[in-house]
Amino acid sequence: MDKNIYLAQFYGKSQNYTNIPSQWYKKYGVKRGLRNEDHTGVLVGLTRVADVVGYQRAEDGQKIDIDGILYYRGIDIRELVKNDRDHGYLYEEASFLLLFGYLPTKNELKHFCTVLQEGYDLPDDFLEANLLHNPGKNLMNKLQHALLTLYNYDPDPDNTDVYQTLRKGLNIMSKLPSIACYAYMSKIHYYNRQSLIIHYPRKDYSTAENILYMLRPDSKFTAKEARLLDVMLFLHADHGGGTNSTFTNVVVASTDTDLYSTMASSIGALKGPRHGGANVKVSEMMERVIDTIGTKATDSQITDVIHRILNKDFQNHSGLVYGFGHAVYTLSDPRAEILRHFCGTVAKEKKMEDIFNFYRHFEKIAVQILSQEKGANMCSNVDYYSGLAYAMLGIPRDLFTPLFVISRLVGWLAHNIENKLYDDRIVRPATKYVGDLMDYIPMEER
Ligand SMILES: CC(=O)SCCNC(=O)CCNC(=O)[C@H](O)C(C)(C)COP(=O)(O)OP(=O)(O)OC[C@H]1O[C@@H](n2cnc3c(N)ncnc32)[C@H](O)[C@@H]1OP(=O)(O)O
Ligand SMILES: O=C([O-])CC(=O)C(=O)O
Repeated sequence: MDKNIYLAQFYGKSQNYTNIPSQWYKKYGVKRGLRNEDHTGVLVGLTRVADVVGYQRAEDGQKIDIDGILYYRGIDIRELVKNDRDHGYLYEEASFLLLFGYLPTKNELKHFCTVLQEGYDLPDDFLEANLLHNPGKNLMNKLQHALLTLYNYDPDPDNTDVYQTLRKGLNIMSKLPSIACYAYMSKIHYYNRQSLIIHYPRKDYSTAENILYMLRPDSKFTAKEARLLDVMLFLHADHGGGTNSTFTNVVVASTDTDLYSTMASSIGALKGPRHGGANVKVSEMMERVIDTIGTKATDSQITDVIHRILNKDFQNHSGLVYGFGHAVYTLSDPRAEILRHFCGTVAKEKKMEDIFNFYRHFEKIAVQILSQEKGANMCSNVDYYSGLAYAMLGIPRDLFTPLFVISRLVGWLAHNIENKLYDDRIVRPATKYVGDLMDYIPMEER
């Protein structure tokens, strides 16, 4: 008999012993998902790295929804993008700001970029031994694997001293773009039988320029393309201490484990489709929607397809309209606003206006329907337009979430360091035992 049948039987029977009725969570005052009754997050820390604002409190404590604002070290990200004078290192500048708490001078930024650029080279046999000989079918898992392997190349890998954490973290940030690009090349070479192309990163290039340089067979890109990718990396760099992958980082690091294990845990969290992995899901969902109703679809066709998604009758049956909703933002996610603007500008050049206009149309209707159906303001989030922006840059879907990792690594690092410096307690909340006490029954009497 198939052994799985036994397993299914044990599993079925277990429901009599393991069930926890949903009303008990309320009864015992459990904050599910670390959320308060009004869905806002439970306070679990203090930070000066970033602030994510989606609502205000009235004098009587009532939650008032507002347009979203994201601050990096107290500076509105819109100000940072607006004042970026096309120097091409916005992501590096924001990384400096997030890590050190102040805006770098020209000279400081130059030295900081030199530190990153000096770390671009991978250890001698790393590419051959770990990436080419060992292709991975999911690049997020491959990034975790590669990071855990970098541990072996560090002469003092378990040192979690704050300054060493900073140095190791910057070294990982330097190397991750080439690791991700090569992992992709290795994957398509092995699984898709495509030619293997390896371009070594250039030390005079920014993170964004190098990614385009390494990914494109002819290594060519325009300044406008590099700027768009630089902005993308900038927009994903941090999102406060409450976001799942950053909280994961802090939880894991609080055990004093090594930085490689900690970062690998955050990558695992970010991969999830309710979190960073949503950028892939949006792209798949929108492709399927466009295949089904076309870019010239009417309001009622879009409304119909959104209801099908909500009713789990379309695509992956999760019931989620990916790219919408957020734990903090209500009326708008400022990153989505910025990305919409950039996508609109680039769409014409890339002859993708039809698709961009469809995204706009779908977005307006999805926001209306979701807000009505769920009884709360819901907006498009950063993941809604990010895949479209990457597609405009010719970046493959496999790399959408890895690019999020490349960017967010600095946020994880900044919070990791902040927590080591000022909080430094093992994270250890409590759960209440709600099962019965049982007598042990000897085997022959069961
Ligand atoms: C970088 C990032 O991580 S951005 C987020 C990327 N994730 C996505 O785009 C996935 C789709 N969105 C979601 O799953 C959610 O909106 C999240 C995970 C982002 C936020 O979740 P929460 O804050 O827990 O949502 P919240 O509790 O306010 O949701 C209220 C209700 O709306 C539903 N809901 C929320 N978002 C969506 C959505 N996009 N589609 C359908 N239903 C949704 C929830 O399932 C919940 O339904 P219920 O009351 O029937 O259980
Ligand atoms: O804040 C969140 O919960 C998710 C998010 O947008 C991010 O991590 O960028």
